[in-house]
Amino acid sequence: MSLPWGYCAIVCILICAVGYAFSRQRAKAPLPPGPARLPILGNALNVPLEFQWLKFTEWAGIYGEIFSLSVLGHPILVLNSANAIEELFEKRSALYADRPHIPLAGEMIGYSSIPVLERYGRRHREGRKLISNSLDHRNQTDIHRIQRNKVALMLSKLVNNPKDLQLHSRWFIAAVVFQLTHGQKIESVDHVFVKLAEQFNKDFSRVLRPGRFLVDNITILQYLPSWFPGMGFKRLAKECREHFLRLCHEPYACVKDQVAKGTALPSLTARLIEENRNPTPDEEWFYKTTVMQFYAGTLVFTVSVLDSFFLIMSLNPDIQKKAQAEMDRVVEPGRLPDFDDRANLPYLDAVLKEIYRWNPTAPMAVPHRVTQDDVYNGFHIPAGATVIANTWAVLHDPSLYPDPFQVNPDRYSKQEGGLNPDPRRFAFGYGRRVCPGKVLADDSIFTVVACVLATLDISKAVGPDGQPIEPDVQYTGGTISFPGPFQCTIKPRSAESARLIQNAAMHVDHMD
Ligand code: HEM
Repeated sequence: MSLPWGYCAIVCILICAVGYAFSRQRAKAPLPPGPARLPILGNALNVPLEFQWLKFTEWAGIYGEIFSLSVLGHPILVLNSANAIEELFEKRSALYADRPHIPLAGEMIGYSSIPVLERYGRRHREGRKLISNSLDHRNQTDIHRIQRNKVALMLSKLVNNPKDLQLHSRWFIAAVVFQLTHGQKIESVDHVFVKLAEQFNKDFSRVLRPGRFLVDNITILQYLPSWFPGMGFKRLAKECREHFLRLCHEPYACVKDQVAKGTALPSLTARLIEENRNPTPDEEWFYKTTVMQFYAGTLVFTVSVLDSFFLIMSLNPDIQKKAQAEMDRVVEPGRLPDFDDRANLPYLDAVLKEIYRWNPTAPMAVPHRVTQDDVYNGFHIPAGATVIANTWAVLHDPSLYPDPFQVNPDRYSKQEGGLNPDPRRFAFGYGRRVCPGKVLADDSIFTVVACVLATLDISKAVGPDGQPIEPDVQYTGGTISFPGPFQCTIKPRSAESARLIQNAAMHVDHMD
């Protein structure tokens, strides 16, 4: 059926009128308010290099849920409420799926070819798909088997050498991930791949500090010769690039060699190599840069959550006892808890939620970039602006989480009226950039937390005078926040628990 011309003309005029009104609104809409700016420098000098989320939360108290900054002419918007984040990053996700251009980390070092910093587009979507497919339900049985085996070994390490607790958390995550991605058995954190991954993580946190490097705002500086004064960042970029390339090439080359010899264990990399025997250089680079994302920048996230768990348990013996009592009701003696038990452990799940919330490991997620002009609550959001979600502010918003600085798993039994939403909704990022490793990370954390609580007691370390030592709760203030070194006492809950741990470690599947 054809529509009458008059009708079409009216519809066109209406669409144009609405479009015109909307563009007028954009043109008229002011930028969100924000702290006073200096000429040229803007807010470059008032944004701290550490714990930026605390300053942002303070500014949110003055300027509201969305405020704007300018650093050397580049607009930055900070979202400080669950509503603003959901409205922009989730409901308008197509507009906010890009990443900002970061000349030092992205181009000079090359991190823009890994999914987390890659610009939004086909290659990025394919990288996410590769990661998500390798972690989906079809592979869950294998992933759970690896996690089960590694946690059994971790428990035994904790009993034999409790002082090296933070080392054991690092070992556990590295062992799960390298087994999955490269079929490599990681015996200790001194393994060359773990060292390369940890070096990458250090470099990553060092170079990804908004405002830290002038070249990120004055891109032309990258073309000046290295001998020019103030070019120290070029040396840093060269060093970081070398580390990055080694991390991309060496684990892949090792598996390629094993596949050729027929000795490779099942892994994501082995599968990619076997399924594409003659890859182009671009395809190989895509495999390397995508697979390395499992450990590059992400090991430290998961380790940080595990460290927070031990710290929180040593500080809150009542919470620990309550979680152990639930565990004892659900898991019969003589076995470790398993993934199937999870649905019957609501208090333990509430403990996990508090661990994610109390000191989130990614307090400002990773910055997004808006690709078109937009309007939110009457404010103009200019195309190209960097948009930061202040996750820390949301997870400490007293209107969502009453008494937010208190660790209180019971808060999740009161979820009516939008109170106490699951912190995992925020801790793993947003929209089209939400963390694709969420289930792998969450399952790894669940299995450690459940098995530790079932078999071990965690308490404050005891000083030479026999008195408990108050742990120093000091989180780091960079892009990724994790607890500084702390001591605690870890002991088997009973002789039977000690036997269970010993048994479990002896019966680990040696394929893994
Ligand atoms: C507790 C552990 C983890 C936490 C808290 C975490 C959190 C995050 C956050 C906040 C982002 C940024 C999301 C955004 O931009 O809005 C992210 C991105 C990402 N995470 Fe995780 N992550 C964890 C573990 C992992 C693991 C184990 C993997 C392994 C596959 C992984 C893979 C990624 C990737 C590939 C991205 C980039 C996504 C993109 O830009 O499209 N993460 N993660």
